[in-house]
Amino acid sequence: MTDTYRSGFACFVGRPNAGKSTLTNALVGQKIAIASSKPQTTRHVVRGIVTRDDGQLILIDTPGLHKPRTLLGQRLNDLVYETWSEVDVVGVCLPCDQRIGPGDKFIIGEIAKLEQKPKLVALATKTDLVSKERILSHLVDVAAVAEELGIEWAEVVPCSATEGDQVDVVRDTLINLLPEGPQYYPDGEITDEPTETLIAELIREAALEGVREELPHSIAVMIDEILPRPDRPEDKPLTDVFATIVVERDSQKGIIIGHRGSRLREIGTTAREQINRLLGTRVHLTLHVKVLKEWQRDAKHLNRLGF
Ligand SMILES: Nc1nc2c(ncn2[C@@H]2O[C@H](COP(=O)(O)OP(=O)(O)OP(=O)(O)O)[C@@H](O)[C@H]2O)c(=O)[nH]1
Repeated sequence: MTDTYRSGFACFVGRPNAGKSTLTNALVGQKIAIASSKPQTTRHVVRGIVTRDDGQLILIDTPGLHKPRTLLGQRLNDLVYETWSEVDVVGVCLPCDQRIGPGDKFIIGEIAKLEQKPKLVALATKTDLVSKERILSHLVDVAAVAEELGIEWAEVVPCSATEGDQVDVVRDTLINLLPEGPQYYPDGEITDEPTETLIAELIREAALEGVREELPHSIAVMIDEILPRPDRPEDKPLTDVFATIVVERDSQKGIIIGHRGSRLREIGTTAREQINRLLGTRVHLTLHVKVLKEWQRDAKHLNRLGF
């Protein structure tokens, strides 16, 4: 044990579905970032905070890079580059069950080009899905990529976030790479995202479930109101949440609502359970669906939706 206190910021990068959100959750020990089986659902900058006696790690969840076809795409990409230059460490998630491809190399190359470069850690994620031999050959590929791109991995850690395997090593590794610094956040702080944003993300996650072909980026959620229901017994509080699911087209509205409202009811049930857990009280959730044509291209709409 040394008395050095280390603190700073880290974020994870990697292709869609690489396991970034799941690893963030595993490190923090509580669901904060939104994990989903659909690619590219993480859009908001959500911070998870790990506080220990020897340091504090602040995890920032960034959206993935993609072709900037809309104003939203552009803003998201700017945010990504900005985040990369601001953090101390970037964990590059390279899932063991997939070969390292041009997409991975592109991301690593972009970080390597930054003037203000973070330290790079390679995280060979999802080790539980493959054999020991495959993990080894994957680690060889990971080392080869560094050579090819002229970068250096500060560390390489194989891990499985779902099995909790080596998650403690990832945590130690990241904290050890942070500079000496103060404890930025008080003990017990898990995220500084406002509750509203977390609730909106939970609803959005539920709305995306089962929508296979549609682009996830066509859905946004606005929280209209969160109100404690008056006249409730103290031991049985109830919170009313009113939210609007925003889509771009009438056809998408139909998909969200479903046959006689069946899908919207399902979304409501799933989201409500999650919000119950987040708020720790029973929740009554009222959802509306609204078409805002071309919201992704319109600066006024983007600002209102918090981008
Ligand atoms: N078997 C296994 N599955 C995992 C592991 N980590 C994540 N997954 C699964 O992989 C899928 C994607 O995980 P996410 O954490 O949402 O991935 P992400 O990189 O944040 O994805 P985007 O938000 O799309 O960029 C989910 O279905 C996870 O349950 C792991 O260690 N083992």
